[in-house]
Amino acid sequence: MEVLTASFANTTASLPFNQYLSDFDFSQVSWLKVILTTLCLAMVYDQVSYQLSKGNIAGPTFKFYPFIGPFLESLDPKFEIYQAKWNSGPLSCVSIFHKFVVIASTRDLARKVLSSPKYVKPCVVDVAVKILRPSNWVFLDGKAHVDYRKSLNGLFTRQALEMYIPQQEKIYDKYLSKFVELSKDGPIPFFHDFREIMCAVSLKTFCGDYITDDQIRKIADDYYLITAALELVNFPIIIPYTKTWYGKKTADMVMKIFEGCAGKAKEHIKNGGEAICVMDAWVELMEEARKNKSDNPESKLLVREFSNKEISEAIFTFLFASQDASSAATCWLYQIVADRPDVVRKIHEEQLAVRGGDPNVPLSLDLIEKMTYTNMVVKETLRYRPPVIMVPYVAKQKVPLTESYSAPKGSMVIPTLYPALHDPEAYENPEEFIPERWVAGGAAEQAKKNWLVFGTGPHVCLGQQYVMLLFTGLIGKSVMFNHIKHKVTPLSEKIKVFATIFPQDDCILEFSKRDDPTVLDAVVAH
Ligand code: HEM
Repeated sequence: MEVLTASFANTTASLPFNQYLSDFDFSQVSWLKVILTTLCLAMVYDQVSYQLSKGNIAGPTFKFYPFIGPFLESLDPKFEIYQAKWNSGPLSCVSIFHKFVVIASTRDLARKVLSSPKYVKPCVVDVAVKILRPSNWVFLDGKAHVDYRKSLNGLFTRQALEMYIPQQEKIYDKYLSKFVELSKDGPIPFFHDFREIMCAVSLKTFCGDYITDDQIRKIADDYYLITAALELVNFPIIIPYTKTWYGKKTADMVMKIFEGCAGKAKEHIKNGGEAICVMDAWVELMEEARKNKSDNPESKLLVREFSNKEISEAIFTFLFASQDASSAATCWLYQIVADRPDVVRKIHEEQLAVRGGDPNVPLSLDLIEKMTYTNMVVKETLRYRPPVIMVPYVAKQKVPLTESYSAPKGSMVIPTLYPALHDPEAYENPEEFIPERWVAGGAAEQAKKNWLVFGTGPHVCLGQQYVMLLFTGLIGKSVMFNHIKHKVTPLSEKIKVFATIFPQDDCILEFSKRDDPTVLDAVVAH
C-alpha cells in the first residue's frame, strides 16, 4: 500500500502519465497489496454509504460484519429479532450486502409506505420475475397496475364469491375426513396437511371441475418447490437441478395446467354453461363486456379479452399470494380454537343455530354471513397472529418518510403490519385472544386504520373477503363435526418465520368425528 500511495504522490504532479507508467516499477506491487487496498477502500465506501443512508434513524452504528451485514441472521430469521427491530424506533435500518433496508414500524408510517405508489413499488426477489414470468401482471406498476386490477375486481365481488362456495365445501368435507383418518392413532403435526388443504381449496375455487384430482394432488405435493425457490436468499440465476430450477419447472407445470383449464372455461361458458369457479367468472366478465360493447359501440370496454396464457399467469399469482398466508392462518386458527373450549362451544352453538339445528344444511353466502361469532374468531385470529408481518417494497425514488428522513432511491422499504395489530391503543390487552372485541361498533372495529392484515393502498389484498368467508365456513364445519385436540408443547406459542408465521411445533392436532354433531360439549367452568 505504501508503495502505491508513495509512488503516486511523488510522481503524478511532475511527470506526464505515459512516462509515469513506463517509469513505474510494477515489480514492487504485489497483487496481495492491490487486493487489500481495494478491499479497504470498498470497506470504507460500504461504511460511509451506510452512514449516509442511515441518517438519524435507529440501526447499528456501523456495519458490524463488513459488506454482508446481518446476512447470516437473515438466513434463519427469528421473530424476536424482528420484534426488537420494530421496538428500536418508528424507522430503523439494516444493510445486507449492498442492499439498504428501511423498516417502518408504526401504523402511520406503514400506511404511508403502502399508500405511496409514486415513491415505492412491491419488491420481489430477482428470481421471482423468472418464475412468475416477466409478462405477469403483478410486475405492473402505477396506472397499468390499477387498470389491470379493475378487470380482476369482478372475480371477488359478493356475487362471484357466492358461486365458489359449493366447490370449496366439497374440499372441506374431503379433507376433514382425511384429518380424522390421519390422526386416528393420536396427535400429529398438521403443518403440511394444512398447506395441502389450502392448495386444494384454492385450485378448486380457481379452476372448478376443469382441474382433475390428480392434478390437484400433483400441485399440492410440489408447491413447496416454488416456495423454496422464492426464499429471500437464493441464487438469482436458474442453474439446472438447483432449488430455483425445480421451482421454475413446477411453476411452468402449474401454469400449463391452468392454461388448459382456461381454454375449457371459455368453451363451457360459450356453450351456455353455468359459472362455478374463478375462471368461469372471468370468462363471463369478458363475454358481458364484449356484448355491452357490441350493443353500444360508444361504451368503454370494461374488461378486455385475456388469452389463456394471461389467465393462467394471473391465476398463478392468486395461488402464490394465497398459499403461504392461508396455510399460516389455518395453523393458528385450529390451534387457537382447539386450546379454548369456551370458544369451541360458542362456535358450535352458532353453527347449529344458523342452520336451524340441522348440521347438514350446506354452506352458502347467506349462511356464512349469519355466523357472527365464528367470523369474530377468524378476525381475532388474523389480528392476534397476522400471517403476513411485513411487506417488502422498493424505493423508485427518494421516499420522504418523516420531516427529517427520506429513504434513499433503490433501498428496500418494509412496512410492518404486526405492531399496528398489537397496538394497545386500538386493541385493549393486545396479547390476549378476545373474539368479542370485534362486536359491531366496538373499539376494535372502529380502529380501521390499524387493520393492516391485508395491507392497504393500491396493492391491498384482492382476496380479503374471500379469506374471511373461507375460514368462517371451514372452522365452523370443523368444530361442528369434529372434536379437535391440540397437543400443547413449549413451542406451540413460539413463532417460526417461514415467509409467513407458524407455531414452531408445526401445530400438533388430533381430529375425531363427533358422534352427534347436534350435541354441544359440556359448559366449561372458568
Ligand atoms: C390469510 C390469508 C391472506 C392474507 C393474510 C393476505 C395478505 C396480503 C397482503 C398483506 C398483501 C399485500 C398488500 C399490500 O401490499 O398492501 C396481499 C396481496 C395480495 N393478495 Fe393476499 N392475503 C391472503 C390471501 C389471499 C388470497 C386467498 C388471495 C387470492 C385468492 C390473495 C390475493 C392477493 C393478491 C393478488 C395480492 C396482490 C395485489 C396487488 O399487488 O395488487 N390473497 N395479501
